This record gives sequence, structure tokens and C-alpha cells, in this order.
Amino acid sequence: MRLTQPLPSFLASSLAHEQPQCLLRGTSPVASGMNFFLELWKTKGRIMSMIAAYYKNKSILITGATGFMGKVLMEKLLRTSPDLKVIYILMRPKAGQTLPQRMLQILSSKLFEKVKEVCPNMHEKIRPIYADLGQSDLAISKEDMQELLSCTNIIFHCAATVRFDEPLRHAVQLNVTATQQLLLMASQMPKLEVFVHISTAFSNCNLKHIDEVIYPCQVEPKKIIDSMQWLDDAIVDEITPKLIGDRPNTYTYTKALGEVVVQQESENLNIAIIRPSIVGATWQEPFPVSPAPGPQAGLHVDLLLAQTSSCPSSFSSHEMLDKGVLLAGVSLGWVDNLNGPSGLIIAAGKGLLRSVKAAPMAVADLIPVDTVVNLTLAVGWYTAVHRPQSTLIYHCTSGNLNPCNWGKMGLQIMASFEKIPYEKPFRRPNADFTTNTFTNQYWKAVSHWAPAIMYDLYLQLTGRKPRFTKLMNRLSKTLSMLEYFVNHSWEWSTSNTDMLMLELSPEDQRVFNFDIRQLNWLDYIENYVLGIKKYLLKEDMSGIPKARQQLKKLRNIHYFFNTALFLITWRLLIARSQMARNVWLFIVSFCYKFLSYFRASSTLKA
Ligand SMILES: CCCCCCCCCCCCCCCCCCCCCCCCCC(=O)SCCNC(=O)CCNC(=O)[C@H](O)C(C)(C)COP(=O)(O)OP(=O)(O)OC[C@H]1O[C@@H](n2cnc3c(N)ncnc32)[C@H](O)[C@@H]1OP(=O)(O)O
Ligand SMILES: NC(=O)C1=CN([C@@H]2O[C@H](COP(=O)(O)OP(=O)(O)OC[C@H]3O[C@@H](n4cnc5c(N)ncnc54)[C@H](OP(=O)(O)O)[C@@H]3O)[C@@H](O)[C@H]2O)C=CC1
Repeated sequence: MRLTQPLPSFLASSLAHEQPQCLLRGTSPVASGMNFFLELWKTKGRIMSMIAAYYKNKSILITGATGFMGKVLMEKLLRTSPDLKVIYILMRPKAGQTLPQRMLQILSSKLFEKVKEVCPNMHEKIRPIYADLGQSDLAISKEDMQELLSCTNIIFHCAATVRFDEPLRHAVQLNVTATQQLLLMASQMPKLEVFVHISTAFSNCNLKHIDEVIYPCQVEPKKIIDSMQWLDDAIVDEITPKLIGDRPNTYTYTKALGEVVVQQESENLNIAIIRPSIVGATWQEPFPVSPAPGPQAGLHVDLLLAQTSSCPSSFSSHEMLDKGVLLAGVSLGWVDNLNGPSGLIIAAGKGLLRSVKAAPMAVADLIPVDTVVNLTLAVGWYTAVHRPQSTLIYHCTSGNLNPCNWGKMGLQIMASFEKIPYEKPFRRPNADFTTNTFTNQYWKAVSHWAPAIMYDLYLQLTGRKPRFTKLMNRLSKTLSMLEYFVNHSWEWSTSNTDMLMLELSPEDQRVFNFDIRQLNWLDYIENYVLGIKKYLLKEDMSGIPKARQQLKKLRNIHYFFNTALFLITWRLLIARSQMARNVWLFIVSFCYKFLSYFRASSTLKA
């Protein structure tokens, strides 16, 4: 019996870890080896995750673990590989909290609730280490550095500045120099098995079609790093537009430089790069989907299944929402910052955002954060075990496999507000996309600025602090920064990501699922809107019926206001213009004639 096909790589990798305990006597080595493979396939392949097993007893270094993606990465690692040795977190103190206090706050958040069940001693697995990526030597103490160099097996580098308006000097320090420093550290780690660098799918957004390769930058990153040492701020600001060229901001530019640095320094290292697109709320984990029973069972708004007498199990989730009851402890769409679409969804839900300049047919390349994290962990495992000859780049995008455009997404966001209204809205949510710059400016003036100015005037007159024009300023700035991404479409090739999917065992494909084709956009967006309400706005679900009433009230005010405005304008016109008077007389006489004719014909019929 001969093996004609190469072994699936998850089997090959499992063999690298597991030696056969005994071979069957009397069988040829190949046949008994085959039996072993089959047994292993049947047992391990089905019930054990090779990826989770890989992280057992490993010392893992994570940067950016206090950020959106980093928290989800840490959660998944602890939940699926509770036997890992230690997670070193490079972090800085913030908002008056020391490192342990900050870490404690993160670990006691709702996101980590499930981890407590499988890894009750998770606090002991985490070792926060003071580091500031904004400083050229990362400010790590000698003792900590010694420990990191001698113990680390795996590095996940997530830290970055993701602000689009970051001054170039700071963006270079965070996204380029710090990456270079970390690579230098990595090259001195004898036990290092893999370095995973998180970049962005938009690092080459100046191109339309982007392959899984590193594109060269016009100016060498090393030259940029050097020049930042001696150029003063004014000159850096002046040359920034020239350096970033046709990229929209310093963020995408410095992430591209960061990739080149990774490539240049990767000679003796086992490295992979992941490029996610727009990272959104969680989709499947850690909060599971709980479809409500009843006619709308497919509706995944994570609402209650409280089997109480007041909530018969035949209620649909929509009805549950109507009653304002929430499924205890279970929720979806976890998100904890205003980046990407989240801030704009809030602004639209609160009725502040009414018009966005966007191409409705452009692809909205959103990717759930848990999908990105699953791919990241799978890449870590694959790169460590298979040691590819060159640095592989993995696109983590949705557009090519399961596209959704901004038009469809916008409509679903607006529809979700009907079901899941946010509390205390400024106005009734009624946002729209415009493609024309002039129309967009008009709507911004009429629907953003005019109401904000009027409302602030009202606040001032009633002795309160005006705040809406300030808010509008911030919204305008945010829109101007994000509009680039909703007016362009990109194509990302995903050959490496597709290849990796095939390399996973069925169990790993389930536990570390990054198959975006399974995502239902309508459910996902609804859960996203709900997650924002619960985790970002921290609004109570029991307030939903009241919020609905508020929306009705706002709708009536809107109709009343529009009718009154029309009548006043018309009255003024009639008073001042002969033409308006003539039009008015014409309409009145036309209506009168029509009514007379109608009355006469009905009398004749009778
Ligand atoms: C057809 C019909 C249609 C129907 C129509 C329907 C219409 C429907 C419409 C509905 C929705 C529309 C959908 C379209 C979406 C498009 C999205 C495109 C995304 C593309 C992303 C591309 C991603 C590329 C991917 C990547 O690779 S990168 C990752 C993404 N990167 C970013 O997304 C950063 C961007 N942002 C910034 O660059 C900075 O934010 C900046 C903006 C400069 C402001 O900057 P600034 O004004 O300074 O404001 P902040 O400092 O940010 O904060 C300001 C204040 O909020 C506070 N605050 C910050 N947090 C929090 C927090 N948690 N909790 C509480 N507070 C917070 C902070 O404390 C401060 O308060 P304060 O202290 O002042 O009191
Ligand atoms: N979110 C998105 O849409 C996308 C993100 N990405 C990439 O994913 C990665 C993670 O992004 P995300 O989690 O969203 O970003 P966040 O802004 O949420 O997190 C950034 C992390 O970097 C840390 N950090 C920033 N500056 C420093 C510093 N000077 N010293 C130490 N740590 C620092 C932050 O720490 P602190 O909490 O102390 O500020 C935080 O932990 C980034 O590399 C980003 O480029 C790629 C595509 C899309």
C-alpha cells in the first residue's frame, strides 16, 4: 500500500507533534502508519482542534492587547487554549490606571465572561509588561526584556495608531519604528516560532486590485525613519502630502511602510502578515446566536428566551423587543470603540447624521473582528508548523466572497433603528447617501448645521450649555476622513487565505471559522446595531418601548414642523408675489371646478 496523495497538512502537522505510540505487529510500516493516520484523523481531526493544541504551553507576546482586536484575540486564545503558558502584554498605563488595574478592568468585562468558565485562573496567565511604542526603545525595562527574549514563542503585533489624522512623525513612530524595534527583539529570541504582523487591507488603497504581496514604497522606510530624527515638525507637515501621495492619510501610508520593514527584517524570522479590511463588531463569538422561537426564528436579535409566564415561548424576537425584555447575559455584536462605521452608526441612530457622500454600489468591505482573530490564530499555527519559505500575506476581506454594498448596508442600518431605536435621539433617524457633492453640501447645511445651530440657540436661551455645533464639527471632520472609503471599491485577492482554509481540519474550520461566505449581512448588521446600543451606548434594552414612543413623537413633530413651514412660506409668497397669487387662484379654481363636476356627475347617477 502506497501513499499516492500528500497528507492533508493538518495531519502532517499533527504527526510533527505526536509520535505513534505503537505500530501494529505483522503489518507493514506503511500500512500500520496509514492506520495510525486514519485513527488520528478520526479522533483528532474530528474532536480536537490542532490550532488550539498548538498554543498549549506556549509563551505568547501580544502588542495592542488593550485595543479592539487585541482584546478579542486574547479572549479567544484563553478560551480555546486555556493551557497556554503565559500571555505577555506590552501595554502602557492610561487614564490614571496602573497596568494591573487596567488589565483587571479588561478581564472583568463582559467579553471575558465565557473565559472564566474554562480558564478560572486567567489572571495568572496574563503578564502585563510596561512598554510605550511611542518611544524609540519601546521603554521596556532590562529585566522584562530579558524575560521576553528568553521565553517568547509567538508574537502577535496588533498595536498601531489607527487615527487618520495622526501627524506623520507620530504615525511613523508607532506603525513603522515600533514594528522595526519589535522585529529586532524578535531576532534575538531563541525560542521564537512565529511573528504575526497585523497590517490593513488599505495599506495599498492607492491601487484598485491588490494582491497578497508587499508593494514597494517610493521612499525607503529606513530613510523616512531617519529623516524623522532631524526634520522639524513644520517641515514634516509640509512634506506629508507629497510623501503619502495618492493615499488618503498618514495611517494607510505608515501601515504600508510597516509592511516593507517587516519584509526587510524578516530574513531569519518566520513571519506572516494579515491584512483585514474594515473591522466590525463580533459575528459569532464569544456570544452565541440565540434565535428566538416562533415565526421569526431566523431573526438573530439576541433577545430573550426567558421562559417566564410573561413571555410565552411563541413570541418572536421582535415581539420580545416590543416588550423590552432581554435575554439575560447573552448578546451579539460586541464592539467597544467608535472606529470604522460604529461612530457613524451612532450618529445616524441619534438623528445627527442625515447625509453621507457615498457610492451606494461601492463594496462595503466589512469584516467581523472574530473572523479576523480566527484567521490570525490559524495563521500563527500554520506559519509555525509549516514554516513557509517566504513571508505569506493573508487578506481578511469580505468583498470577493460575500459582497455587500454600502446602499444595502445603509438601508439595513436604517431598518434596524426601527426595531432597535437608540435613546434620546436628537432627531428622527433619517440618513441617506448622496453621490453628488453639491446635493450633499446642501443637505449638510439644511439637515446638519441648521438644526444644530437652532438647537444650540434654544439651549442658550434656556440657560444651558450649547453643544450641538461642537458635535457637528466633530461629525463633519469624521465624515471628511471616512468618505474616501465609502466612495471607492477595491478587489483583494485571497489565494493564501483560501489555501489556509483548505489546510484546516474540519474541527479547526469550526472552532477557528473565518469563512465569510457563511455570514448573513442582514442579521449581522442588526446585531451590530444592537451591540452598539448595549456595549457602546450602554443603554438598557428595557427602554426600547419608550424609545419607540419617542421616535413616534419626533415623527409627528417632524410632520407638524414641515406642514407649518410650508404654510408660512406659502402665505409669505402669496403676500409678496403676484405670480404666487395667480398660481394660488388657479389651484383654488381648479379644485372648485373639479368638485362641482364630481358633485354634478354623482347627482346625475343617483
Ligand atoms: C441607497 C440608500 C441608502 C440608505 C442610506 C442610509 C444611510 C445610512 C447611514 C448610516 C451609517 C453610515 C455607514 C457608513 C459607514 C462608513 C464607514 C467607513 C469606515 C471606513 C473605515 C476605513 C477603515 C480602514 C481600516 C483600518 O485599517 S483602520 C481602523 C479604523 N480607524 C478608524 O476608523 C479611525 C478613524 N477615526 C479617526 O481618525 C478620528 O477619530 C477622527 C475621525 C479624525 C476624529 O478625531 P477627533 O475629532 O479628535 O475625535 P476622537 O479623538 O476620535 O474622539 C472623539 C470623542 O469620542 C470619545 N470616544 C472615543 N472613543 C470612545 C469610546 N469608545 N467610548 C466613548 N467615547 C469615546 C473621545 O474620548 C472623544 O471625546 P472627548 O475626549 O473629546 O470628550
Ligand atoms: N479596526 C479596524 O478597522 C482595522 C484595524 N486594523 C489593524 O488592526 C490592529 C489593531 O487595530 P484596533 O484594535 O482596531 O486598534 P485600537 O486603536 O483599538 O488599538 C490599538 C492598540 O495599540 C495600542 N497602542 C497604541 N499606541 C501605543 C503606544 N504608544 N504604546 C503601547 N501601545 C500602544 C493601544 O494601546 P492603548 O489602549 O494604551 O491606547 C491599543 O491596544 C492595528 O494594527 C490596525 O492597523 C486593520 C484593519 C482594520
